[in-house]
Amino acid sequence: MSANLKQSIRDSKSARWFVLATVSFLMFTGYFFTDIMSPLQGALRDNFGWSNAEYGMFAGSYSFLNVFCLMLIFGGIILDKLGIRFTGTSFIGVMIAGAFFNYYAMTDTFNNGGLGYDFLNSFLTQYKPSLKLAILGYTLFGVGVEIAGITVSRILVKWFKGKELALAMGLEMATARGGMLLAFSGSRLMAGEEQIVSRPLAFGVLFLVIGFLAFFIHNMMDKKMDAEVADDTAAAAEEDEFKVSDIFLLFKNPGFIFIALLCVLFYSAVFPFSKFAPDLMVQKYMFNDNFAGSMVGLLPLGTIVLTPLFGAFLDNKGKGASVMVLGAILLIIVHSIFAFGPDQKAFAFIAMIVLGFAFSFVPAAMWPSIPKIVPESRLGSAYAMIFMIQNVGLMLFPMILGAVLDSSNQGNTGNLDYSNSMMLMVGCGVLALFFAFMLKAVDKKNGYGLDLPNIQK
Ligand SMILES: C[C@H](N)C(=O)N[C@@H](CCCCN)C(=O)O
Repeated sequence: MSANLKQSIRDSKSARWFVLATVSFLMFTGYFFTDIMSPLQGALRDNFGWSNAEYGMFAGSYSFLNVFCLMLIFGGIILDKLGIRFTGTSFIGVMIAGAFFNYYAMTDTFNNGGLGYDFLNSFLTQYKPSLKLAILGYTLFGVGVEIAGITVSRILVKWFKGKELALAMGLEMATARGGMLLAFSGSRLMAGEEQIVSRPLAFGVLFLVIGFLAFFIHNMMDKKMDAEVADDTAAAAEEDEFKVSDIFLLFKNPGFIFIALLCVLFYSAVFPFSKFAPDLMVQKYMFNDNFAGSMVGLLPLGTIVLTPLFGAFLDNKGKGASVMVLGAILLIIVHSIFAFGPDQKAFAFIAMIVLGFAFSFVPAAMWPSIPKIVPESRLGSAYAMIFMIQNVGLMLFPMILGAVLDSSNQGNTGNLDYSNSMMLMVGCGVLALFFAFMLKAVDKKNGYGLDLPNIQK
């Protein structure tokens, strides 16, 4: 009997929205921790002696294990084989353990010779022990939060398929962006006058633990639903199962190739950029250190409202492929302003707001487009693969941005010049635009219907 016919807890609106609230809160805490260090780049330079290249290496370490150890592929397989509750619980555990190491790396206890300091000081001595332990922590955190994100997408499909799926995804992304906003605007305040980096990280770990508790509540609801619709979920799980052979089929699909390339380029010009953006605001636009993070907070702020709105628009009116082209054009304009524009504060305001539009348009159009390009039986593999490709950019670009920043400011004792680093971001935008056009062309040829409404009347 189909899930649509059989009455289950998922047919209760309040139960569905309650589940959405629990997993969205979890992602809120995950995104909060992801960006907690971003407004503290200056404090890391001043108090811990990290160079910009080292900061970039730390930011890129989020994706080290995801890329080199294919963790997202394994995560996809574990999710299929062992289920939502096991995968979510285990990888949230990994996320919290990683976050704790990251926190401990920045404490006085560790840096004054605490547990593990001497060991980490005994090899690769050109790098500080704080950097090495923070990298270890952040890379574990990156595995946990990415697999938690894939698990949450699967949870939303399980509860909302055939119902308000795009809206639910939009609201989940919007809530997660709330975590980013809190990190950008609150991190320096939490660090206090003395800029104690470990303080906001301690808040971050605490939030993650509360997020974990929210996930336990979800687990109880999930268990109830599984008990009610055991037959249906077994069938659905088989349908969605991750198969390694599917990966080869995905790479024969031009639509998938272009959307994956667009995804890695678009997100590389947003997330790695946001790691450096607070410092850019200080160095180029002379914003006060505390306000610089709030400036970057404009980026998630706009998306909180706009992502679900665009989601609803695309559900009803379509134009997903065109919106992705528009998003890439906005990316080029914004990063050109940062690279070549005047250093007046008004330009920074306008550019951040416009970037917020692009950051709302593209995710709202991109994620619900994937089921139009890839058959449902290969969706699990497609999401894991696209996250994996995206992580290559999330790993490389912070490292490149930091290295370019250091190399283009050698001997510069004044404010850092970000022009070359921002030109790289313009390059990402140009390539993203090219692939957005290629996607539009294959859409026309293969009839994916990317410009058609998601809701078919
Ligand atoms: C960083 C993460 N891999 C990512 O891509 N996050 C997306 C949301 C994807 C999930 C959609 N249900 C984002 O835009 O934050």
